[in-house]
Amino acid sequence: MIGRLNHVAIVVPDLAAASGTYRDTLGARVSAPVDLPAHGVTTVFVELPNTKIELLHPLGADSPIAKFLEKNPSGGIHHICYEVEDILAARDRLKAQGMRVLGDGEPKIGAHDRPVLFLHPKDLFGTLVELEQA
Ligand SMILES: CC[C@@H](C(=O)O)C(=O)SCCNC(=O)CCNC(=O)[C@H](O)C(C)(C)COP(=O)(O)OP(=O)(O)OC[C@H]1O[C@@H](n2cnc3c(N)ncnc32)[C@H](O)[C@@H]1OP(=O)(O)O
Ligand SMILES: [Co+2]
Repeated sequence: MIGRLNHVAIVVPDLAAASGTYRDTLGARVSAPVDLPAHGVTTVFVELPNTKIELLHPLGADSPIAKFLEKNPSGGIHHICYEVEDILAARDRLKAQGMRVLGDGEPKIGAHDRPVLFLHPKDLFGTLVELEQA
């Protein structure tokens, strides 16, 4: 059911500094920052030949990544994102197998203007997983 690895997300304490490190030190192609208030994050995407790195920083008072950054003040890997062909079919299949879909269970439009959902890290070996409809 899951397809390509769409991105690996890293929460960072300073988005400008992290963007600079990926661009200037690691020599990667780095996007401009984009605020996504519906998700409570600001994102920067690092384009790699085979996947992407999503640099994340909290946006607003209720950011879902605020606690993670408090616990990991230097930053850390936050989630991985797999592509699926049909996100509602994937959600229903996973829920039927007992997996917890986060939020209200309805997909939101993600950073690539496609529907996304999150699965509880305790159900996937300590890793928060995002599904994005391809
Ligand atoms: C830009 C849009 C989109 C895209 O298109 O790419 C994005 O990527 S948005 C990214 C941000 N959005 C989200 O993360 C939404 C889903 N997340 C959540 O609903 C919550 O963050 C959470 C996963 C339910 C965690 O809630 P929180 O309140 O922060 O923490 P808890 O203390 O309740 O955590 C419970 C338990 O889970 C462990 N945990 C928390 N976060 C992670 C994580 N990222 N990876 C692994 N484990 C995680 C946490 O440590 C707790 O464990 P215990 O201490 O053992 O209880
Ligand atoms: Co993501």
